[in-house]
Amino acid sequence: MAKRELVLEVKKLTKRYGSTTIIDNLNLSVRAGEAVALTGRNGAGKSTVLRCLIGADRANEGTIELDGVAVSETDPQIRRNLAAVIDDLDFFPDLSVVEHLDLLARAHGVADPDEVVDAVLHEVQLVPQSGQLPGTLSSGQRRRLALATAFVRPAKLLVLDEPEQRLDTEGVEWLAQRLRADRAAGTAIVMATHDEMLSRQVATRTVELGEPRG
Ligand SMILES: Nc1ncnc2c1ncn2[C@@H]1O[C@H](COP(=O)(O)OP(=O)(O)OP(=O)(O)O)[C@@H](O)[C@H]1O
Repeated sequence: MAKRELVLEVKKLTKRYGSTTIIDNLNLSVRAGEAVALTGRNGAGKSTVLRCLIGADRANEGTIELDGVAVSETDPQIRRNLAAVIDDLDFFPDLSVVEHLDLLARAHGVADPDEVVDAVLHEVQLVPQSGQLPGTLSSGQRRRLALATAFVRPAKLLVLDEPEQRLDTEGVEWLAQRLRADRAAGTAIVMATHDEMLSRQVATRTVELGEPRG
């Protein structure tokens, strides 16, 4: 069988803070339909890698390409292909739950935004909260909204930082199912996680990051 399309290619990624080397020469290739779980202790550098992958942080050395294009936060092609959930603080305070999702679906050219938004709202179980502002959501509901922003639009690569955070047990089970379905549909996934069940159920590969040196 032909190999699936290469979505993400990281070559010799090195990241230092001062004299401490957090990431040393990391190589990572992720094809369509593959999911990589980044694991390792607190401070091992998982979020640092993810921030570099989405262009929010700059590596000291190495290259990162998404679909053959160097990653940059401002490149429209990169933003079209990449959906990321790094934290759940990035909401407009005066837009409701449904307005956030609607805006994103339309901005990304989803053909039937009303239908897609409705389906995602049901999936993340935020239908009763759809008219609420982000500031009035519980912390788990805010996490669900953050995840919904990534699921309401198409993406070749999903980058998730500890997506299981603050979800209840049933929420983590739903998340595993959803990510498996996205993977089966050809999405490439890179996620940092401390949840063994989630990596076991979703990841096709695990990359354990080691101790920072310096
Ligand atoms: N802006 C910064 N300046 C200096 N050091 C930093 C900076 N950002 C991160 N670090 C350090 O880099 C290391 C890696 O941090 P990172 O957040 O990537 O770890 P992590 O593996 O995601 O950890 P956790 O499991 O706790 O989320 C830590 O020691 C952290 O203190």
